[in-house]
Amino acid sequence: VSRSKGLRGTESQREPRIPSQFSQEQRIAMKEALKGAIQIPTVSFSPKELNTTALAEFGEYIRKVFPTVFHTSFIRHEVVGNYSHLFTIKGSDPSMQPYMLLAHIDVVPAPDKGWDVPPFSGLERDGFIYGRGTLDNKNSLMAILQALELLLIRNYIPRRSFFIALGHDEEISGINGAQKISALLQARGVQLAFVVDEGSFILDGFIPYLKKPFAMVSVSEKGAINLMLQVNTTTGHSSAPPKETSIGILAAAVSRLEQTPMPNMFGSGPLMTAVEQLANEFPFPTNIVLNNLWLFRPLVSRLMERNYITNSLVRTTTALTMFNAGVKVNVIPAVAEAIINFRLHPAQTVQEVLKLAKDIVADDRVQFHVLDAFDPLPISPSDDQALGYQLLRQTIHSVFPEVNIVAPGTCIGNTDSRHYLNLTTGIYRFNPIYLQPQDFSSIHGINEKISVQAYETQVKFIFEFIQNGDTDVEPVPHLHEL
Ligand SMILES: CCCCCCCCCCCCCCCCCC(=O)N[C@@H](Cc1ccccc1)C(=O)O
Ligand SMILES: [Zn+2]
Ligand SMILES: [Zn+2]
Repeated sequence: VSRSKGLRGTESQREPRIPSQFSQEQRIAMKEALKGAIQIPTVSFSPKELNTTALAEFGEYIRKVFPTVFHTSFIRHEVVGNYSHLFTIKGSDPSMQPYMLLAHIDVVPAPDKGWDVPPFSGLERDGFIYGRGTLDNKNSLMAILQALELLLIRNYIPRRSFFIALGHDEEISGINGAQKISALLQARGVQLAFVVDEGSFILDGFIPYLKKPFAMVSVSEKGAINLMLQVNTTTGHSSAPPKETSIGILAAAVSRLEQTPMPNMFGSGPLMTAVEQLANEFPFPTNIVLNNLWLFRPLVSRLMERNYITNSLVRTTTALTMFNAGVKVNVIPAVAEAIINFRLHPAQTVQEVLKLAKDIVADDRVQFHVLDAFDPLPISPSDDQALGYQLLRQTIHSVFPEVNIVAPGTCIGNTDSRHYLNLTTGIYRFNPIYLQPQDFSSIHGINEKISVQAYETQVKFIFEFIQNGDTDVEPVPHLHEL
């Protein structure tokens, strides 16, 4: 097992550590606080349709549940963009560069259909709290504030300053929440040592033959393009149709895109580092194959394509998400439109993917309109000197001693953290929670839930992480434990 102990603390200068043990009463209060948060339907339906009543109520709720956070002299609280929240926790040592913890308040819609319990009930069943937001992302939000509240009531004073930013519109791009908070901090001249956001987990059962879970800390995230394809033809009576209609031309174009995957880019980026680190965790002969990628790269790259999640890691994905045409059963429609959502592999750019898409469509009658697009995020450092990565690693090993591997990865979705590029080069996406493939399907799906024990562990993780952030750090050599 390779375990880099990238950080070393200077014990003499530290305050005594506060143990992450919570009373029975505190444990009940923390789970009830999460249930209350789930019950507030802070749904982002679309960029123009947010539940602003619920967002305002949520602001009142956190004031009520975390009174010490709101009444501590060294914590400044500000509301940004009407519903987002920024907390500045001033540490005692101004020479230490601050960091930032992120989470978001809003959730995606959740129609009741298919759920075992109503999605905004926050009901507890068989040790699980159910509801929209229990994994994405009220768990993080509540755990951050809960851990801070518990530290404060035990008279904790941080040495290193940090920020907590809670965006209210992550699910619809973050431009009124995270983006405004980022601009505000930039105007104040703030530079951050690192940022920690949602976007990855301790993954369990995602890779065939890999029996043990491993922690994936995402050091990059895929880019995205929302592309509208439009075909305009002449309209007319359906009794004498032309050979090709706008619908037919567009359908053929989107079908070509779906049937022609973007190139497999396996062989570059954080995924290679992860595969190298995981190789010895596989049984024979997979371990041999993964340890000899110089020879078996084509084989591994093909195997990665077989599963839709690992496939999303090796290439730019193409998802046909909207299709619209026609107004009446007997009218040839003049216009047909489709939306394609591409998620860009870190080794490709928006321009490259658009060029590939044009070549695949290869039909001048199909117009391309880019609705929005951004390149993949830069890769944050994960070496022994990378403070944010090493603090996460250290805390993962102490809170989850059974997890041997902490590996860098790429987040396949997008997060609010992309708005903080101007403040730091260290952006890490990690939720200290075990995730299995069925849990992954519940995010934005049905029966999203978190076990009470997993939530308590998340609070404990942040409680430990904040204290670890106070350590004086100096790089230490990479150690190999055999
Ligand atoms: C070595 C092999 C590892 C196997 C990897 C398995 C990966 C499974 C991890 C799943 C984690 C996915 C978490 C994604 C969080 C993304 C948050 C989100 O849903 N964002 C939305 C909204 C959005 C935000 C900002 C801009 C655009 C959209 C999204 O659509 O991405
Ligand atoms: Zn989220
Ligand atoms: Zn989400």
